[in-house]
Amino acid sequence: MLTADSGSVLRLVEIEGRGRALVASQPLKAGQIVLQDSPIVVYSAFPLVKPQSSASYCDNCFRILSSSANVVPCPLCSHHLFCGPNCLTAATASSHSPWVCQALSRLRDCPSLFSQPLEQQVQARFLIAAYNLALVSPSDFQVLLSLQGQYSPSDAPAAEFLHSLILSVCPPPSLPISIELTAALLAKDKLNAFGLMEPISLQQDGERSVRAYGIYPKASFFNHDCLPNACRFDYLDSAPAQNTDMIVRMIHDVPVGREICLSYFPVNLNYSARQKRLTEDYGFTCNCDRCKVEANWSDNEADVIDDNGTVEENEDEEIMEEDNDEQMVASEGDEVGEADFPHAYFFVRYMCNRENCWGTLAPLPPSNDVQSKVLECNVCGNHKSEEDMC
Ligand SMILES: C[S@@+](CC[C@H](N)C(=O)[O-])C[C@H]1O[C@@H](n2cnc3c(N)ncnc32)[C@H](O)[C@@H]1O
Repeated sequence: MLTADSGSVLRLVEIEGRGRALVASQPLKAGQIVLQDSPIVVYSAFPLVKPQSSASYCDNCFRILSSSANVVPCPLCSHHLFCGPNCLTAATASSHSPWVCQALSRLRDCPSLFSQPLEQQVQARFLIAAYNLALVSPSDFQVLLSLQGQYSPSDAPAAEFLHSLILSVCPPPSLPISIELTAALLAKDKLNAFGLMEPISLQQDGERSVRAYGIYPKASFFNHDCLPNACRFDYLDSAPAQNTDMIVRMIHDVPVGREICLSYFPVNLNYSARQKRLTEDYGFTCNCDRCKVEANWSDNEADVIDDNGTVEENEDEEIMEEDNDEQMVASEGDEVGEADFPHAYFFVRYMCNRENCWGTLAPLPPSNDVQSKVLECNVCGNHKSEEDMC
């Protein structure tokens, strides 16, 4: 896999009202890899007791465990599975240390945890992974602490519950932990964890589900834009090595000095759903070019952008006012004014048209400085050639 010297193509800057941000330190080309980042923590997104029906993944590299895999169980708990002896050895020295193994086993026996929302079981996994990081890699733990995310009173009940549970059931050896530290870690996780998705073939009912979360120290500096100029890829099941690395590629060309942004969620969400998520989960109001336009749309229009770039009406809501009708047919170019929907082109060109995918397309990396005419979806992996889009 191609790598990029991120130091030379991206620069970390501070932008008022946005915090730290990554900007292009040179003109960037569509498809160019601008970052390859390895996670400092990866943890399972599954409940502590996995439903029988769910797929199995290696508990170290999170590749799917196919029936032909040489699966090795953890010799201590036999609950955690690894795709081979190398992953078992690597995990025993880091992510599945004897303390992690014991802590997760004890948490699995805690009825009080299972009466909590599922999300708290996953947060418990994160905390065990984070405290383990402090034990096995103190420098990476300091990096985790340096990421954005502060204690918020609304998260206090979960932090208090999980903190006292871990202290009583499985305190980390020789690591003094405080409620403030636990709360701060949960805040870092909330703002910075990237979901690593299940293969699209395993998705049921069109729901995209996450198999693991990873915290990527450099990628955590990307701010959000509802019309991103870059998107992230992972090759969990196909990369021969470093399969949990994140690759960030440019969607289109940008000039030097331009901020490089990802979208923190699928780009088809409507204005109010996006603002709700950004306010509740990330603590800011988005003021990007797309939001500036959509803020003026009436509440009952444009619930979702379909995979042709058409803005679909929510049938449960009132019929739209007639004079807004043209905004509903964004993909039918001549009926839409530039000023109404200047980003229609983005959806037609860069949104995956596979049903229920909602992934974003970016060109494959350029070869010999020539831009690829093939675009790849960052969710389903489908390839689409430019000719298909005409
Ligand atoms: C993953 S961090 C991104 C890096 C962060 N700016 C920093 O200083 O570390 C997410 C946080 O960045 C800020 N942020 C991201 N996108 C933003 C935007 N479009 N406008 C304002 N703040 C944004 C918010 O505080 C958000 O919670």
